[in-house]
Amino acid sequence: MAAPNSIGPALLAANKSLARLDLDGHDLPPSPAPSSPHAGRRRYALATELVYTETKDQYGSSSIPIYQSATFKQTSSSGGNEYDYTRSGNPTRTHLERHLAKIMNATRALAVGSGMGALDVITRLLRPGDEVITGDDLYGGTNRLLTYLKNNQGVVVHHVDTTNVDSVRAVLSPKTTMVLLETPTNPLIKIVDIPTIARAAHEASEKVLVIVDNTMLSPMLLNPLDLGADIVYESGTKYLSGHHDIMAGVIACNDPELGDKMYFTINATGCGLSPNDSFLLMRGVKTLAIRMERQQTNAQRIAEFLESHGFKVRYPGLKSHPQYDLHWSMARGAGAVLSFETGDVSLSERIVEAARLWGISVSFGCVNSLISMPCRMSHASIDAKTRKERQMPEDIIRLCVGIEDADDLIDDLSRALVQAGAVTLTIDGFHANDADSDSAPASA
Ligand SMILES: Cc1ncc(COP(=O)(O)O)c(C=O)c1O
Ligand SMILES: N[C@@H](CCSC[C@H](N)C(=O)O)C(=O)O
Repeated sequence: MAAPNSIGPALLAANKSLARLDLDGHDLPPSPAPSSPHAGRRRYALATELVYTETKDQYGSSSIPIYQSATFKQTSSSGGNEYDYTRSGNPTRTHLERHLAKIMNATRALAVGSGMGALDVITRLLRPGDEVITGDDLYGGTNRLLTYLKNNQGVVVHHVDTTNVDSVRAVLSPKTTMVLLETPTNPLIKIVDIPTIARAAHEASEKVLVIVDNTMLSPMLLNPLDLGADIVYESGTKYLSGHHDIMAGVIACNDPELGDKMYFTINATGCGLSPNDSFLLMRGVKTLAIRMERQQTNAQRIAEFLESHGFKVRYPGLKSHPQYDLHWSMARGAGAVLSFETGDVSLSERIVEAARLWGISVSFGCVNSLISMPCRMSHASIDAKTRKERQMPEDIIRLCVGIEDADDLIDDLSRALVQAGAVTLTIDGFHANDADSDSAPASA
C-alpha cells in the first residue's frame, strides 16, 4: 500500500545531529515519551511494514530489547531523561506503540493491559449525561462495561441494530458523545456500515466520537480510521499477538488532543502494557499477515463445508452473507471467525464436546482453532432475557479458525458432527439430519 505521507528523509537527516534520537532513530518527544506524532506513516505494503522496524541501539539488536525496569536514572534532580517510570512510559512500549500507529494508519497508538482496558480508557472520556449509541450484538464484556457506566456513572446507552443506519439516526442527537461499533459483530457476524454511520454521527453532533472495535478483523483487514472513525481499539490478546500468550489492548487515533487525554488516563490509572508483554505483542504483530492469510483460507473452506451440508453459517466470506457487498466495500478479507446454528442447544453442546482438535475455549485470533457456545461462554455476561430480546440463538456455535491443516480441521469437525448426531455419514458423504426447528440444518 502506498504511504499516505512520508516524513521527509532529508529533513530528518538535516536535524539528526541536533536531535536526541531513540532506539528507532526518531526524534525523542518530551518526557513522558508519548508515541511520536509522525508514527503513522507507511512506506511499504502492510505485510512489509508489519515486519519492518529499526532498532538503533549500540549493539544493533534485531528485535526491541525488553526494558524490564520500573524506574530510570536521571541526569539531574530536575529529570533530564526521556523516561522516569514505566507506568508513565517505557522504551519497549514506545517502540511497540509507534509500530502500531504505523500499521493502524494513525498518528498515535497506545498499548494497555487488555482490550477491556482499552475500552475503559476510551469510556473515561464520557461524562454523566452523555449518550452512547451502540449495537445490539456486542461482545459480552463490552456490554458489561457499558451497563456498568449506565447504572453507575449516569451515562445513557442506546443499544440499536447498527446494521440499520436509520436505527442509529433515530437516536442520534446533539447529546450523543460516542457511537461505538463492532464489525463483524461478535458472535452474530453482522456487518456495520462504518462510513455512513460516521458521516451521520458527525453531522448530528459536533462532539461525537465514532469508536470502532476492530478486534474481529485487525488492521490487516480493516482500517476504521480511514473510514471516518475517530478512535479504533482492539483486543491485542487476539490477532495482533496471535498466540494466546498475553492479554493486551491497543487504541489508535489521529487527534493529538484525544491521544493526550487517553495517555493521561493510562498514566493516571497505571494500565499501560508491561515491557515484557509489549515485547511479545511486538513479536506477534510481525507474523500477523501470514497468520491471517492462512486463518482466513482455512475459515473459508470450513464455512463452505458447513454451508454445503445445510447449516446456516454466518461468515462474510460466503456470498450468502446478507451483507457480503457491504463487508467487502470496507474490508480486505473475511477474517477467521464464523458461527453456525444447529437448531438444537443440546445438539450444539454435543458437537462442541465431541471436537478434539478444536479447543473448547473463549477468545479467537490465535494460531489454534477454537470452538465455543457464545451464549454460555464469551457472552454469558449478557443475561438470558437480553440475549433473547437481541435474538441471539442459544444454539449458536462459534468457530475461531487457526493455522492448522484445513483437512484435519474439517475431518475433526465432521467426526464431531457425526458423533453428535448432527449429520449422517452415508456412502455419498455427510448429510445433515433435520431437527424440529426452523433454524435446523436443511437435509442435504
Ligand atoms: C470484540 C471484542 N472486543 C474486546 C474484547 C476484550 O478484549 P480482552 O479480552 O483483551 O480484554 C474482546 C474479547 O475479550 C472481544 O471479543
Ligand atoms: N470470562 C470472560 C470471557 C471472555 S470472552 C473472550 C473473547 N472476547 C471472546 O469473544 O471469546 C469474561 O467474562 O469477560
